Amino acid sequence: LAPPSYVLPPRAPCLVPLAVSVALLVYFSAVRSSILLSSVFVVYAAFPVNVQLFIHLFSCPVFSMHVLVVRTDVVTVTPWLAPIVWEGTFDTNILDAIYKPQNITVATTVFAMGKYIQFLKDFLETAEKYYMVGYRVRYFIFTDSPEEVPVVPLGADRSLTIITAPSLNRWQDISLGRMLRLEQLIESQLANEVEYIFSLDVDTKFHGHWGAETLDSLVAAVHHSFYNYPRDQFTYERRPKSQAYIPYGQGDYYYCAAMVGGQVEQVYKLVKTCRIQLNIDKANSIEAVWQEESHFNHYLLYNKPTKVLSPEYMWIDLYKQASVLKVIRYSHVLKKNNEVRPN
Ligand SMILES: CC(=O)N[C@H]1[C@@H](OP(=O)(O)OP(=O)(O)OC[C@H]2O[C@@H](n3ccc(=O)[nH]c3=O)[C@H](O)[C@@H]2O)O[C@H](CO)[C@H](O)[C@@H]1O
Ligand SMILES: [Mn+2]
Repeated sequence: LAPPSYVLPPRAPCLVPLAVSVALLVYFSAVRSSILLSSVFVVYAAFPVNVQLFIHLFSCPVFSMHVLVVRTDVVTVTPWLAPIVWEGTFDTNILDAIYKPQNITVATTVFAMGKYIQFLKDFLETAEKYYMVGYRVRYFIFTDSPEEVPVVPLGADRSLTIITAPSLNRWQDISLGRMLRLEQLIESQLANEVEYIFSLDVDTKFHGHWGAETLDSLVAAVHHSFYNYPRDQFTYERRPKSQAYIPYGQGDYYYCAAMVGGQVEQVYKLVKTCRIQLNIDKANSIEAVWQEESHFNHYLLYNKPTKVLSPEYMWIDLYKQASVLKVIRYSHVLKKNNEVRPN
């Protein structure tokens, strides 16, 4: 694979020589009234200008083929220099050439408690089509009804393990309880067996490529409802009594806890910290406004993600496709909360 050759974006044609030529042309023909001089100058001046324009106009497409500066409509890097992943900012062939030889395993945990088991079939079927295709994936399904786990044919090098766990009476406890379960799973078996881990919501489907461009030390996805809002409108926890407290005026992005991902040691640190903070809140009789998502956002404010996924990776079917999204890769399905949640 040929590496990119240029690190600068295409330059706009420079109009200064053209402007100087026109000014001299006007000077010789109008002010000096010398047709001969002005004619000679036109021939002389036209040459470098044309050459210059020729170079600029014809080199632009050539430059564009080599650099990936094709997104000027979105921000593609955080203020701490982590990439923000959008369509058009990466080359799958180059990334696969880097990651495939590393022979990595990506653990993928999904919770399907109570009635949420109904979402699992679509989740798995679409994941098999789009998610980390060509990589070794180990799904871990936490459920209270193992007999209802659908049989979905898996690709080569992909496996599925069912972990039976009791459901809880409140959806909030199920959702936040994922932090403890993840911590225990990493401690008991994943720490030395996998390189990367993603924990994903089950009420979702994949619609497009989700591959090696999402791999990094600590990865978080921008929430579909807040990617175009100023930070003071984020639904961070605003009560100082909670461990998840983020004061107004602070914060980077509002990240969605429907995806927690990265290298296994980093994810372990994150889930363990969030679990401890959730327990402190519980002891203090306070529950953060968006449970583990509030604690997740608090953690990421002080432990910056090394890669941020754009809302292409965290959409919701409720919204029509925004123009900045060239592709929707993963999206929440519409659900009637009162019909699927236990409370
Ligand atoms: C899109 C989005 O913003 N998602 C977040 C949001 O609401 P959501 O409406 O997406 O939360 P949710 O109801 O999908 O619950 C999160 C996840 O917990 C699991 N589950 C939940 C209930 C249940 O009865 N059975 C079950 O298995 C399941 O894997 C589900 O996907 O707020 C939650 C806060 O707690 C989480 O941060 C979600 O990630
Ligand atoms: Mn969800």
